[in-house]
Amino acid sequence: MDLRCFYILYLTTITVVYSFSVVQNIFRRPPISSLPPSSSVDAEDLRRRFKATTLNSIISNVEQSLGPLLPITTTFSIATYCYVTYNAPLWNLKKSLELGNGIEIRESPGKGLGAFYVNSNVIKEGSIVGQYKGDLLTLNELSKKYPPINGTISKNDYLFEIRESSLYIDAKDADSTSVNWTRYINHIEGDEVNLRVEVNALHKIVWFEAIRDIKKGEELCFDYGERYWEGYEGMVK
Ligand SMILES: C[S@@+](CC[C@H](N)C(=O)[O-])C[C@H]1O[C@@H](n2cnc3c(N)ncnc32)[C@H](O)[C@@H]1O
Repeated sequence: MDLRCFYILYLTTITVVYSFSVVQNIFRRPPISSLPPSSSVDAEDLRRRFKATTLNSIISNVEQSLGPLLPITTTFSIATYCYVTYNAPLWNLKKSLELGNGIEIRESPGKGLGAFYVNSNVIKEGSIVGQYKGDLLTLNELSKKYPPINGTISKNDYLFEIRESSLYIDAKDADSTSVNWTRYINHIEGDEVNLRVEVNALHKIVWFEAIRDIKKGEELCFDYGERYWEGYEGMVK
């Protein structure tokens, strides 16, 4: 076997072993279902879990079984590791953001329907309470769905704009399977705000995090921002 063949074989083996170890590490983590029974998932806890496996420990595991790694393999491993560690929380986050137990949809005076937290265990600050779900549309698709009047697309109450990627999450169709309870989260300003919205334009997901502890009976609210209300003049905010 010439040196090139040996090197390719070496690289392939390392890649397979390394990928296996990374995949194993992802699946070895406690399943989301083992988290506390509430509508929320502790974001800090998730982050801690994914930091638990360090690149060094993976590399030294591989080196122990196969000998010292070549620099190029190490660089490749670092790149893969960075990719996996960047994405793993998001893959798992997506899994964890499901319809919240403990959320009740009922009348909120002056605002229509609202989402209220009714469980007795407190939603801790930093917890993820839900994902904003709906049909993901481009501006083109949106204008087909809602034909513009005088050149302007008429807004609907359940449209979330992901500005960074010019996409829209439309949660208007209540009977659509892609829609969930978060469409009932109302707007508020000041001290009563208990959620903040997080947007990941790359992964095209939007979710809500508690900015303080939220107790039983509280309505879940966030500040929609000025842009949402453009065209809604006269509306009580
Ligand atoms: C995403 S929906 C929230 C759920 C809505 N209340 C419902 O009954 O379906 C957004 C709409 O709710 C209403 N809304 C939300 N926050 C409000 C507020 N602070 N004051 C008045 N209306 C509000 C507005 O009609 C707004 O366009």
